Amino acid sequence: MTMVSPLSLGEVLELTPKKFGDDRGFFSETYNHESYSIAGITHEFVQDNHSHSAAKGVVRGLHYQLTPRAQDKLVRVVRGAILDVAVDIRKSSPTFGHWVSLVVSAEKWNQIFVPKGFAHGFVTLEPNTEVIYKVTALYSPEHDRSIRFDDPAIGIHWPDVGEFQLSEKDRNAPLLADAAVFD
Ligand SMILES: Cc1cn([C@H]2C[C@H](O)[C@@H](COP(=O)(O)OP(=O)(O)O[C@H]3O[C@@H](C)C(=O)[C@@H](O)[C@H]3O)O2)c(=O)[nH]c1=O
Repeated sequence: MTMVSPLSLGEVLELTPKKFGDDRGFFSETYNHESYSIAGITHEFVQDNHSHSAAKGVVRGLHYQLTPRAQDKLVRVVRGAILDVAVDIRKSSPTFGHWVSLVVSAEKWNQIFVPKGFAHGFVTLEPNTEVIYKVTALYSPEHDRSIRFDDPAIGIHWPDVGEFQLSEKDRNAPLLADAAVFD
């Protein structure tokens, strides 16, 4: 059975699937529609993504897609480790602009569920980190948005990983105050 615990922003969840080790290696159900539904994740996932980041200190984010292509995300790491971050960007939320972070790693074999209405990003804590995640809406470049990972108004405590490496798009992302967000 997958263990589930809400993080300090309660809609964001940590899940830890059971791992069955034996002489050959291990087996693990990393998603099961029935047990995840019982845990509160009843969402229908329609796309699986896989990213590789060669270096420690690669930042991807903060990303989200706008309605009607907003995505819930179920994120895990199969090699290496990340500090994963979710920021509440729902204007009407009492926790608008608040963030939560969690180390997600191949070693911990944990997952983070980031619902719609949150911007998502991570920094790699090890070289050659591979992140796999399921999403509930298809990629749509027209709805795809980015917010500055180091927006002082959000104030995320990024770890000391040396120099951050970002895409051009993420370097030029707007601040939260200038971004289109959720109602
Ligand atoms: C996200 C995405 C990108 N792409 C393409 C567009 C582009 O040419 C290339 C790289 O895209 P990006 O630079 O946006 O990739 P990346 O910076 O890894 O974007 C991802 O970051 C994490 C934090 C998330 O939460 C994801 O939802 C996604 O936004 O891949 C797709 O074809 N499908 C997709 O679903």
